[in-house]
Amino acid sequence: MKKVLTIAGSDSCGGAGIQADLKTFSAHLVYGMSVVTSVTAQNTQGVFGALDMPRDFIELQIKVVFEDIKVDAVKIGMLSSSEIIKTVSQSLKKYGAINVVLDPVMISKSGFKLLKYEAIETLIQDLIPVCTIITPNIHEASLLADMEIKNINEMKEACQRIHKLGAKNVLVKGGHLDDDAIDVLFDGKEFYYFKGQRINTINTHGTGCTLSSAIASNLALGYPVPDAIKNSKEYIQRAIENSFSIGHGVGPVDHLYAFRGGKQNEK
Ligand SMILES: Nc1ncnc2c1ncn2[C@@H]1O[C@H](COP(=O)(O)OP(=O)(O)OP(=O)(O)O)[C@@H](O)[C@H]1O
Ligand SMILES: Cc1ncc(CO)c(N)n1
Repeated sequence: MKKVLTIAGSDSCGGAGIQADLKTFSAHLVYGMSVVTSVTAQNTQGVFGALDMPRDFIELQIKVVFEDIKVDAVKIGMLSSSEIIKTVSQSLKKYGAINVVLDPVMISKSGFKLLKYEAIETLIQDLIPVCTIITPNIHEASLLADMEIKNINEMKEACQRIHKLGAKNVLVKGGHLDDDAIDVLFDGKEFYYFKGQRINTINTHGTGCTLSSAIASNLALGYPVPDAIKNSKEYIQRAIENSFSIGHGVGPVDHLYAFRGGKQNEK
């Protein structure tokens, strides 16, 4: 069985972060492992606090996993500070991690800062070069590329700029634009377009975490980058189609029915 590691924050309500990642791995029939970087107190209405793990303990978690187990892919999510980013990038280099998917999580849907702004430069310098693919949303891409993004042409321009920063593959996600949910991939040579059908729901908690974990799963399973994204885009589409309400705010996407294409009967 392929083994996939997430290095990310915990979401207490289970819709995003480590919890979404592990659910996505299971749905893809790969074995999920986790290194916790931060514990958030979070529900469908927002993020109410975050407590970072000490950096030497993050380092220890990564070390014991890599020293014992062959890791087929890594998904990186919330890393809140420059120190944590450096710890993770040094460890990934040390253990020769392959198929590394970086979701450069910066702000939660509810507006809570999950990354300190001054750490963006460290993310660019230290982490981007270690990764196979980076998957920014529109807001994250505009900070990394230092430009406004309002349409597909500007998404393409941002892909090129982020590629110049040293990212091998760049997927700018269009979930936050108004029209069809199109994501654009640039691999340094060609652009690829992944079109989704926009679903009119508020229950989109964890879409970014889910997509990046699906990409990591597909890379572990041996799919080349464009195919891994195509499969993952189909997965997130079904996961949003089957998303549901669990509390008073933004509900999670579905992982139980999405992979096999079924429908959820009881919400
Ligand atoms: N309403 C929607 N309908 C269909 N697809 C969507 C919708 N919202 C987002 N997506 C898709 O979900 C994936 C994740 O994109 P999104 O832009 O929401 O990520 P994100 O902002 O990083 O997520 P998060 O807020 O969880 O960090 C992309 O493939 C995007 O196109
Ligand atoms: C822990 C965590 N990681 C990522 C996200 C995505 O925004 C979130 N809400 N919480």
